[in-house]
Amino acid sequence: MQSTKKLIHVAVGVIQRDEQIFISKRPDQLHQGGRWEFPGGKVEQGETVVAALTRELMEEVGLQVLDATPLMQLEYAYPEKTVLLDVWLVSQTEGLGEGLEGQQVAWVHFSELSNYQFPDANQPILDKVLALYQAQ
Ligand SMILES: Nc1nc2c([nH]c(=O)n2[C@H]2C[C@H](O)[C@@H](COP(=O)(O)OP(=O)(O)OP(=O)(O)O)O2)c(=O)[nH]1
Ligand SMILES: [Mg+2]
Repeated sequence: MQSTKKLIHVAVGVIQRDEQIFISKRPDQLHQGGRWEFPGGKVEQGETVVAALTRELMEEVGLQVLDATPLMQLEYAYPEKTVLLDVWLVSQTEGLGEGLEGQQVAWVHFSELSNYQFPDANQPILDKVLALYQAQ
């Protein structure tokens, strides 16, 4: 049967500083609440993905995006919604990185990422990030 659910386009930033990656914890009441995530959010109508990424990272964690390159796109069907994660590698930012919405945040060494629980959709992103560092 063809799905009639709409696809939610999400801009996601894998924010790196050398070997550290910035992650934040989704507030409990949100979809996938309590899981760690790469900061980001929904692309609004008429907005480019980079504009959405830049806006979300400033709003959520106070980081200004200075350089971002596309990393991967993946679609994932949760029972309640299907998301298109548009994932960018953000290799230059300005700011400390703080939980401006009251969420927990952390700079984590790439080798420690597997100790954090992410949404189920994120596994290919985690694999890709590890592969990037292992290739260096
Ligand atoms: N930001 C982010 N969202 C993710 C990740 N993995 C994953 O499945 N998602 C899902 C959870 C949500 O259903 C959706 C992102 O929505 P969101 O709640 O961050 O959207 P938003 O920041 O625009 O929030 P709002 O304005 O709707 O409150 O993508 C991830 O690593 N980062
Ligand atoms: Mg968000």
